[in-house]
Amino acid sequence: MSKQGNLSIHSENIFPIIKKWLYSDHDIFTRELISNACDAILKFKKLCDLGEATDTVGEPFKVTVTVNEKEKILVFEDNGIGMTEEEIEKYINQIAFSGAEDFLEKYKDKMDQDQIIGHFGLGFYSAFMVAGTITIDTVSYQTGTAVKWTCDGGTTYSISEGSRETRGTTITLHITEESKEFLNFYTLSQTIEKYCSFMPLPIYVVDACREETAKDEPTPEVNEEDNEVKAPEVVEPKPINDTHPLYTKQPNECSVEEYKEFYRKTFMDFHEPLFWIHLNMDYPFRLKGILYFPKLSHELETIEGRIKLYNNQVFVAENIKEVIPEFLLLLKGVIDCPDLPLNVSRSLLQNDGFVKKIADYITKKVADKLISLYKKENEDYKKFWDDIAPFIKYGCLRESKFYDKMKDYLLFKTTDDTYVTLSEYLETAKETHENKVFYVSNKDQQSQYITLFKENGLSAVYLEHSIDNPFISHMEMHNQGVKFMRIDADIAGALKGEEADKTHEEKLTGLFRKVLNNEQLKVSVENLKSQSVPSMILVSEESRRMQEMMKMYGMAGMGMPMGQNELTLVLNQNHPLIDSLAHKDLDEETTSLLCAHLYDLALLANQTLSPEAMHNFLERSNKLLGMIL
Ligand SMILES: Nc1ncnc2c1ncn2[C@@H]1O[C@H](COP(=O)(O)OP(=O)(O)OP(=O)(O)O)[C@@H](O)[C@H]1O
Repeated sequence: MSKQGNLSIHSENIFPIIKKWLYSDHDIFTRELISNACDAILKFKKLCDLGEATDTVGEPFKVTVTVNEKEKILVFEDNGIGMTEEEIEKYINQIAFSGAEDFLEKYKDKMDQDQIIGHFGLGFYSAFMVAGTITIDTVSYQTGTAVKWTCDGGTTYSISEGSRETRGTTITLHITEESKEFLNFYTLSQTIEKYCSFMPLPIYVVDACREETAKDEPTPEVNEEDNEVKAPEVVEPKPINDTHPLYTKQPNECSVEEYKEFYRKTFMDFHEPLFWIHLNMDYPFRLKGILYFPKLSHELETIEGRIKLYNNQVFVAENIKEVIPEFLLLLKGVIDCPDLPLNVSRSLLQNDGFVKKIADYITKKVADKLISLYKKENEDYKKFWDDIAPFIKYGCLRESKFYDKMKDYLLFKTTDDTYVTLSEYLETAKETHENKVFYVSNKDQQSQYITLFKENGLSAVYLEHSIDNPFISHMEMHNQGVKFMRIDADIAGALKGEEADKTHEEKLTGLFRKVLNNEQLKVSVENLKSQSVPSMILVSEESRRMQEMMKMYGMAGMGMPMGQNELTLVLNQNHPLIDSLAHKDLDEETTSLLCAHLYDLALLANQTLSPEAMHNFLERSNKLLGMIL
């Protein structure tokens, strides 16, 4: 037996689902009603262009939202195409039947499909999330007579004669008690700004109660002296939105000031952005937008990016990870992509390969811009580097494609205050410390080592940000043979003179081990060029990194604590104190004082002393001072 039939839906069951669950955010009803109003106007304009309708009203096209807190109503008004009774029956009474789709189908060869926002035929019903009763009072361009539709949120409606006089539609929402927040003028304005700030037609938000109060105010008095009536200042109402946002223009039509102004207005950020990227493509998908690099603060945690996503000037959502690669979320910007595969609620995307392509495109564009800046405006690139470095490094860690493009344009700030690429650094280091990059992780703590480096014509690079730890490992992984060493981890060739004379190393090791009561102490005699440093501490790079990693993962204390064994005491055979220790037979007290003090001084230049060590150090220092006299 075979049979065919139509599935049917019981509106009393499906209606509550649409009202409650279709849209995640209740405030979305503003976007839905305003986009319907814009659609209605755009459709009418199209018909006028095609000669199928005439604008007999002649007033500027606009959408007005009026809030009346006293009467608990919101009114959405447009002077668009309007609806006939049949159209109400068709598009409003039939849930999920879109007049927008119908219109597009009819005029598919004559208009750009993206001009119309509606798609699914459900948006209007989102208004029942906040309203009990809704009325539509509408005059179609075709009939000129008003039709009124009323529904209290149940599954029945009534249609009667309306009272609207001119073409267009007035939709009145009687706001429920739970949603009364939308009756607040500021909340409403903010919501509309959020969703509609770039919609293509002017939108006005009016506070009916305030207008009324203004009307009731006494008429201005005559100023006796000059016999003049002071007219009240007339404030021209301004639309809440920008119908031609900057990103819709061609990049060569936009001035620097306009970019900055757009940034200020859109993100309410009064710090100047460093620079920006104007995205503009038509193929293989359409995408426009501007991405701004904000001036970053130094800790990654405090960077708060915002990328707003639009679909044909209608706000979709913020910081959508599928479209915008995660590392780019540190930027601020707007992206408008009419080809986004949106689902009904529009805040979610139907995740498919296409979305990934958009993300790849954006990543590529950002890298291209940075590279062009490096090549064409190298001085600026260097100037911005400190600010953009955390963002770029984060991008390199997260996206291998981004790293591949950027790898030759990553800069390192040196202790000579210059900015160099890795290959430039390695080139200069060839003679003295081939394939080793010395870095400073804390300028203050490692200042002694920096001085030593400078005295010997060497330079190290600053890698002080929290992102630098993983970044260093990443760089080592991708640059075979290159080793990053903290400035106190090893002695660079240029610090050393000729081969050290190790004949006294054993004696000196013995002396220090005995005085410090540490049989494991590692001592190395070196021939340092500098004569001002008798002793210094080197910290094993591997153990230190291991230690830091454990700390990061909250495992400190589980492994061996960073003991004295990870340290090597370097003694400079060129220094008279070390020379005396090696060659003379000093008495026990002098030897003990010297060894303990040289060790503490070396430690002090590297790290802070423990309270006990500090106490001993101070006591000994005072004793030594006393010996001068
Ligand atoms: N202000 C209006 N003026 C004229 N027609 C309207 C207006 N509001 C709604 N309509 C008609 O009602 C239809 C249904 O609207 P609804 O918002 O439910 O869906 P949609 O806009 O077509 O699609 P979507 O669910 O994607 O928003 C519209 O397509 C349009 O034909």
